[in-house]
Amino acid sequence: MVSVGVLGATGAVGQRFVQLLADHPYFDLTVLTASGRSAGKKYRDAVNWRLDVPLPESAGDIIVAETKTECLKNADIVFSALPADLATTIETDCAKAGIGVCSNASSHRMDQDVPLVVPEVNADHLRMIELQRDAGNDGFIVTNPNCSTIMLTVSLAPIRNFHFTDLRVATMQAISGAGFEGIPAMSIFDNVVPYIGNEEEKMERETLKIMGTFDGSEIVNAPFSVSASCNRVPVIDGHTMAVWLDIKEPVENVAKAFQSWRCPIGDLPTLPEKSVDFMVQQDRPQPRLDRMKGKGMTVSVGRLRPGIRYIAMGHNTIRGAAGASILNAELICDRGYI
Ligand SMILES: NC(=O)C1=CN([C@@H]2O[C@H](COP(=O)(O)OP(=O)(O)OC[C@H]3O[C@@H](n4cnc5c(N)ncnc54)[C@H](OP(=O)(O)O)[C@@H]3O)[C@@H](O)[C@H]2O)C=CC1
Ligand SMILES: N[C@@H](CC(=O)OP(=O)(O)O)C(=O)O
Repeated sequence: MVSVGVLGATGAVGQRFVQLLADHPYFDLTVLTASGRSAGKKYRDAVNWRLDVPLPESAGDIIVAETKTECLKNADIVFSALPADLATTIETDCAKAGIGVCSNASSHRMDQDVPLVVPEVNADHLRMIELQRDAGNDGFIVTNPNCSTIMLTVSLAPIRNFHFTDLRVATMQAISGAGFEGIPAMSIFDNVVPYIGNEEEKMERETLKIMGTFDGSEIVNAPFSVSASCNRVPVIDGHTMAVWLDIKEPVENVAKAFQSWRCPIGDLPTLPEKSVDFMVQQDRPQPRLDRMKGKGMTVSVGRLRPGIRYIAMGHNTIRGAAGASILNAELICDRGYI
């Protein structure tokens, strides 16, 4: 078993990590960290557990540690669910100390030697770990993208071989994406907020890196433009998005590509049977009905129309956050980097 820890284990994403790592076939959860407010307490006493599944018993007994490399000596891999400003230094320190970091935070996503990985799309970018090792790190940092970028890029995997130059996307993002204390009920109830700080910029730049090519020394960005418009809507979990692509092929060919696509990587515990579920019902996907497909790891695609236009939707704190990092870590083990 690989010994793992979670940094920021008491937060919205941290709790998802703890839930998904209980009884994991590869990973043994041994360390949980948070702020000085929580350190020294048993996890069950430190955390305000807000998931609709019980807190795993074994995790409840772990004493929360401070978020310092000295406290992580026994971990082979740490999953980072820290606020981005804190993650920058601690993740670098961990990599230097020989620990593998699978990060959900945005701090290092665009670093030149850090892979930004969605296994179904760019598993080969994991080779960038070798650049970090050449630079003297015994450990590494591997990041997963922003939650909306993940849904978008997974939905593009089956149709990426069609020619297009212009991608436009408008999101309808769940409130859990802003964290537990993120957005007051008075702001979001009976409302739509057409602004999420930095989200549009992240979707635009991260998509080009993920869909780009790693030539052995650097990423060459994908050759299309991305224009995003991001909105917060009163949904608890599940980011939905409308996508427009200037694909000139008949819509029937695009539908066939969605239907016949098979994920190019082998079996991994968190990889769902279907990474993309192509739906033909005229009013799907919907977050309440479709977000838990594939244990929260499936991206549902539907309403395919000429243009090309479609809707994509997936669970933002599972597929879009903790589940994505864990899937990356499984791939890292599978490819022999641990
Ligand atoms: N929510 C989501 O859907 C997504 C979030 N992310 C990213 O994941 C990260 C975590 O987000 P989220 O879970 O929503 O955040 P939360 O605010 O819910 O959780 C923050 C965590 O960091 C800990 N923390 C806060 N201050 C410190 C400190 N000074 N030292 C050490 N630990 C500290 C908190 O511990 P304590 O309880 O002790 O304060 C808590 O465990 C962010 O980078 C976010 O951008 C990414 C994708 C989706
Ligand atoms: N901004 C996302 C959540 C998030 O924290 O994204 P990032 O990992 O890029 O910081 C949302 O609001 O839904």
